Amino acid sequence: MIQMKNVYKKYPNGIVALNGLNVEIEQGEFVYIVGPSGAGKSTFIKMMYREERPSSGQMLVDGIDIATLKNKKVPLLRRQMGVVFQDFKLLPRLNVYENVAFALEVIEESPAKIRERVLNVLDMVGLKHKARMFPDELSGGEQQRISLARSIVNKPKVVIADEPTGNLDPETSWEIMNLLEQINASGTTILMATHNREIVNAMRHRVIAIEGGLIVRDVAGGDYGYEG
Ligand SMILES: Nc1ncnc2c1ncn2[C@@H]1O[C@H](COP(=O)(O)OP(=O)(O)OP(=O)(O)O)[C@@H](O)[C@H]1O
Repeated sequence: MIQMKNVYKKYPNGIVALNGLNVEIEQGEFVYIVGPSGAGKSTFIKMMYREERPSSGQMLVDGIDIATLKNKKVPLLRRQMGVVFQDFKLLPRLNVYENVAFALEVIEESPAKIRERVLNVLDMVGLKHKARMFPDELSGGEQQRISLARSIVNKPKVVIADEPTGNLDPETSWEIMNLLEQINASGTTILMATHNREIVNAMRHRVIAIEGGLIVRDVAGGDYGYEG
């Protein structure tokens, strides 16, 4: 599903964020990306959805070549993935229902089908009853659940999450993790950058550790591996 060969990323300011990454991730895997601040985790994640491009090397996401992908084809790539951020990034002027429906890029579906799909994912995250509320009327955990609903409404093959629990208290973080597990159980690949040691150590999955732009550890069912 994801293949990286000697992926190198140098930002215009000269900083080398990734220094020759080699990795393969299969469909259906759950992968944590860990590492100290500035290691290159976000850069790695951003390249998945072509927010950034590799400076050199080869990178395929579901057969799509990220380095050579034309800008006009980027929406096509993003339609195949759900992206979740630390700060939720919901649209403040749209209500919960509209935030999720907005992400649903279906042209051929009937309005009734679209409605069914949106209500389905809202039900899955337990917030169908808040469909008419606006993001600023919701708690952080609820906003992240909406953002998860939005990320899966298109039935993507992969969900990419950059510190999805970074702004949440421990209890709410576990709720979000349980939802991610549920999404993964249905066959969706999950890629999650995190600093959350408790979660990584408790919900065991493949751990890829990045330091100084290099993969320094890649273990199935591994632990977080850092202190503090
Ligand atoms: N847009 C950018 N322009 C220039 N340098 C950048 C840019 N984004 C990141 N960097 C640099 O690239 C390196 C890797 O940053 P990145 O954000 O990928 O790290 P990270 O592991 O996600 O860190 P954190 O855990 O703090 O979020 C850092 O040295 C950072 O300063």
